[in-house]
Amino acid sequence: MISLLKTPTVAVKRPIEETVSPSDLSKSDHVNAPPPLRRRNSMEDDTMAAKAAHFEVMYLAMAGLIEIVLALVVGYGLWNVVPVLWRYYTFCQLIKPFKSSYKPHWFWGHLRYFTDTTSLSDTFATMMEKDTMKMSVNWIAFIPNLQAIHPDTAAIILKLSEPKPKGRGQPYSLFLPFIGEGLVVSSGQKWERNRKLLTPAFHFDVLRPYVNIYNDVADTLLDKFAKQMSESPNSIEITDHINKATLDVILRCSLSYEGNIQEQENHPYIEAIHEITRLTIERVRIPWHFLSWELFKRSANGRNYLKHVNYIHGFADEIIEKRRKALADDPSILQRKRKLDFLDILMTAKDEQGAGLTDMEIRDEVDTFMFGGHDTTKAALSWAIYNLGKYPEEQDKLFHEVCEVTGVRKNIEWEDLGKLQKMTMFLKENLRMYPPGLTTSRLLTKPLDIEGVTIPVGSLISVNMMAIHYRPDIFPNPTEFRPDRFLPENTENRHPYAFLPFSAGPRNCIGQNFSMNEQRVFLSRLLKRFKVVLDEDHEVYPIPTLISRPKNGIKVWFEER
Ligand code: HEM
Repeated sequence: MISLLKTPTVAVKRPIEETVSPSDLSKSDHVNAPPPLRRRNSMEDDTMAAKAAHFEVMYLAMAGLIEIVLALVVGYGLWNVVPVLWRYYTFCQLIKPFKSSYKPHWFWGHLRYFTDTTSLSDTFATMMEKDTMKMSVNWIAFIPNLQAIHPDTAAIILKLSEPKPKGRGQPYSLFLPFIGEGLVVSSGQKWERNRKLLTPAFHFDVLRPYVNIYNDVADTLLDKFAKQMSESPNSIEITDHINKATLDVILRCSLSYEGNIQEQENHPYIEAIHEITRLTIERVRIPWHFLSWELFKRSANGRNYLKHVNYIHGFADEIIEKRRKALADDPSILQRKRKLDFLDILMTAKDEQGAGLTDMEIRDEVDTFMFGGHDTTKAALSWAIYNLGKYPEEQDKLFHEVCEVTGVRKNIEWEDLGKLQKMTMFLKENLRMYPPGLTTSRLLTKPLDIEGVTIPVGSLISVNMMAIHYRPDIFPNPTEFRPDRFLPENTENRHPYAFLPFSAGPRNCIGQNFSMNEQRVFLSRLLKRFKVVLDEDHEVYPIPTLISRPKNGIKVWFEER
């Protein structure tokens, strides 16, 4: 290496027409003692000159080519980037009237207020004391997120039939690899047709027998709590237990799958759902993974994510295939069933043209119910148990109501649900303070006039449900837990778009009755058996992830009544 570097130094010292013989190069001391030289003839000179001229032309041609390519690249870049920057600039000018009074950080924007070290409720309560307007801009670093923070503007947006934003770097793109074009993500005619086909799956005739499933699942859950309390004097972290229970419910109701998942420590389905949720959050944290599915799926996290998604898809595919075969062998099988599950309804649903859902569409919908239905209900139930412990006087009221409605009967029945009015108010107030879904967004395909400003086509516009729930002009003293807010006399004059845990308008939650029934049964069964005592030493507050969830989980003691 050293001799190679030294060689040119020697060559420079030689006259230009001198050359080195190959045998000289092999000598080890050629650096210090230059080899004997030979004179070139005139033919060799001509060849050298021709080569030099040729190289010069080549060099000039290459340089010219590189300049042209560079000019094209820069031109193409400017052609694409300048309009984007211009649109960004004009959009920022346009939305100036909606400036939030909550000052954004120069780099992080409003993200700095949404960390896991501060309570989401406190942040919203402080923010909504200042932000009294109907629209506001929430800066996600340099990206302005225009959002409705008042029922009037929320109603305008939620009544639109605009699509969910699911392009590159847009929020709903995160769910595509898992739930595909299921109901939450799909738009236009596909969404319209499938919403119509799926609505009968949530008719009360279908929901009624599910009450037995909720009771069965509650039995297992409460026995687990009782066992754990008898084994240790420590308080119990409940969110993992509730998670398994809500997944058990949705697997039984949608696929009639009875895999005793609550009793297993590491059921692969539970692990897969847990990992998919965790890795989706990880994906959001790395901007280039969020922006590019291609990059994410090649990363270690992406490969892990795909492994779990493939498991969940395979799980549903297998059940769908078996069910298709059973139906083909005996089409009368459904008439003899006491209870239809979601899969039965999805497989037999037909539109006006007599066309049904494809196997892929059925799988997307089953996975959508699974994903949209269990984590949200888990969060709602976990906060409800927390609030039972935090407000013992409310707990007493609910206990007496459940006893009045059900007497000595252990199980909750369909007919009881409508009579549990205090329970319903309690659950609503719980969802107001801790709504699992914080926002929903739409992509404008037509300009939208809102609060005197015309928002252009292609803009993303959101409704911040939690911000609306913390408006003191609609819910006075919003950080106080007061189920009485939902007494009929207190709601009759309230704006219909003021309470939005399930969103509203055509894209509202199709599973809201399913979930409310499940919550009523679980809470009633829990209250009839146990008194809930909150572990006050365990710090708990809501933080934002895909849905809002309790930081550090929730810890309580269950005392047998
Ligand atoms: C406490 C429980 C629940 C909450 C708070 C909740 C909340 C929501 C919200 C806010 C939306 C609108 C989403 C958006 O616009 O992006 C929604 C949509 C949806 N939810 Fe729920 N949900 C719950 C339970 C369930 C359950 C149990 C199911 C199914 C069994 C379900 C299925 C769906 C579906 C399919 C959609 C999409 C509807 C459409 O766009 O047509 N949800 N939910």
